[in-house]
Parts: sequence; C-alpha cells; structure tokens
Amino acid sequence: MTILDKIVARKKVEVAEAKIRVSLAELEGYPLFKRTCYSLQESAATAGRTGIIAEYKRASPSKGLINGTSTVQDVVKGYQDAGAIAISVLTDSDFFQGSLADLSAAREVLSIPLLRKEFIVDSYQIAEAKAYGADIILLIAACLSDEELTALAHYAKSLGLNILLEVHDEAELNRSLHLPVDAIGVNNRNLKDFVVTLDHSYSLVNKIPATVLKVSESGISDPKTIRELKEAGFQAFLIGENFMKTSDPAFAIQSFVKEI
Ligand SMILES: O=P(O)(O)OC[C@@H](O)[C@@H](O)c1c[nH]c2ccccc12
Repeated sequence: MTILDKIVARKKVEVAEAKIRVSLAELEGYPLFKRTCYSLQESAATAGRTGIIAEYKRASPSKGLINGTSTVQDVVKGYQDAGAIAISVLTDSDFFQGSLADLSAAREVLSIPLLRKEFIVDSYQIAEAKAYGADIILLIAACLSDEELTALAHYAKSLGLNILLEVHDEAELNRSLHLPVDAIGVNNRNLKDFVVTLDHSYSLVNKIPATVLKVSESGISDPKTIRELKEAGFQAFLIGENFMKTSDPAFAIQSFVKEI
C-alpha cells in the first residue's frame, strides 16, 4: 500500500463521517457558499504578481513537522503582500495537520484566489471547499478514475470554482485533456514514493494545452529554478516547504521574489 492509497482510504472514512455531521443541504446554506469565486487565470495575468501559488503547510508525510509556530493568517497575508497569485491551504488533518478552519481563516484575510489543498474523492468535499471559502479545488489524477474526474470537474464548475488538475506523467495528462479545468499542475513529487524531480515538469510542459495555466508543483527552492521553468513555458509555481520551513514564511517569500 502506498502513502497515497493510505490517504485515499482514510479520506473515504472521513467523508462518510462528515456527511453525517453536516448534510450537503446545510453546506449549501453556509454564507460563503454563495460567494463569487476569484478567477485564478485573471489573478495570474494581473500586473505585478509573481506566478507563485504559495502554500501554508504545517506538516507533510514526507517531512513530518515543517512549521509548528507560524499562524495561518499571518503567513497567507504575507504571501499575498509579496505578490502571490493564489494561496494554497492544506485541509487534511491526519497527514498534513491542516483543517477547514485554516481555510476559512485564510479566506478572511485574502483578496486573491484560495485553493483548498485536499485529496478529493467525493463531490461532498467540493461543496465543503465552496462553503469554507475556497476559489480553487485540486483534483489529483493519480487517485481518481476517468468517470470520477469528469463528474467532479463538472460539479466544481457548476459551483463556479476554478480547478487545478494535478498530473505526474503523460498518461495522467492524456486522461485529463478533455476536462473543463483552469490549470494543470505537474507534481514534481511522486505521491507514491515521494521522489522529487523537476524532469516531470520539463517533459510535460509542451503537452499542456495553451488555454490552461501551466503550473509546476513541489520541490522548488531556488529563484533560478523559477526562471528556468518560466523559460520552459510554466506560468505558475506551487511552493510550500521552502517558505514554511523558515521561522518567518512571509519574510522568506519576500526575499525569494526579489530574486526571480
Ligand atoms: O512543499 P513543496 O515541495 O513546495 O510542495 C508544495 C505542493 O506542491 C505540495 O504540497 C503538493 C502538491 N500536490 C499535492 C497534493 C496533496 C498534498 C500536497 C501536495
């Protein structure tokens, strides 16, 4: 069993429990459920922004505890001030020490798109994302069938959410090309064995359609890498640990963007 299998198995139990606590009809009545989402593509095209999707990540299965002290609102405000095009907040608790409370706390202080970073296996989680203030959801091709991807993507679009579709290889990309997504992210980290290599980004970038935002995800720690990925055709860069591993992630992103 890979870590991804473990997370997905746990997720199905969590979702079943959540549905008992709060019905879909209740989620649809939450005040944030009605809000109009910010557009990720518009944010990326706004002058003065950096292309960085900056992530609030306390812990991860590959690194353990990354940052146990920096609070979500301080960090995401700092990311926004530094010119991030969007903010990613982990909401998984068991493996990443995140929560939906982190997501809605981030929403309170942000005026740029917010991504619910989650292992989505059920449309209920998409309704939750909307209800807690997300503008973007993540769909991970590695943990969804073609039928699931299609159904989840159409449901997210019906709620006005943006979709970041995550792939790791060409087969996953090919399965995703017909979906109504706003961005395609190439995860440089293999979620099955945690091996990180930027080769995935470089080999897939030209196969991603020009109509979607091209995102390179994970393992980025050097401003020079951003310049090279841009040169190769990427428009956005998902970065978590490199900022979160410092005692002041907001300061870390500010120094980083000066060099890109
Ligand atoms: O911390 P990093 O190496 O900068 O990576 C950030 C982000 O790409 C990573 O957290 C991530 C990418 N895809 C995911 C899917 C689930 C959980 C986490 C992720």
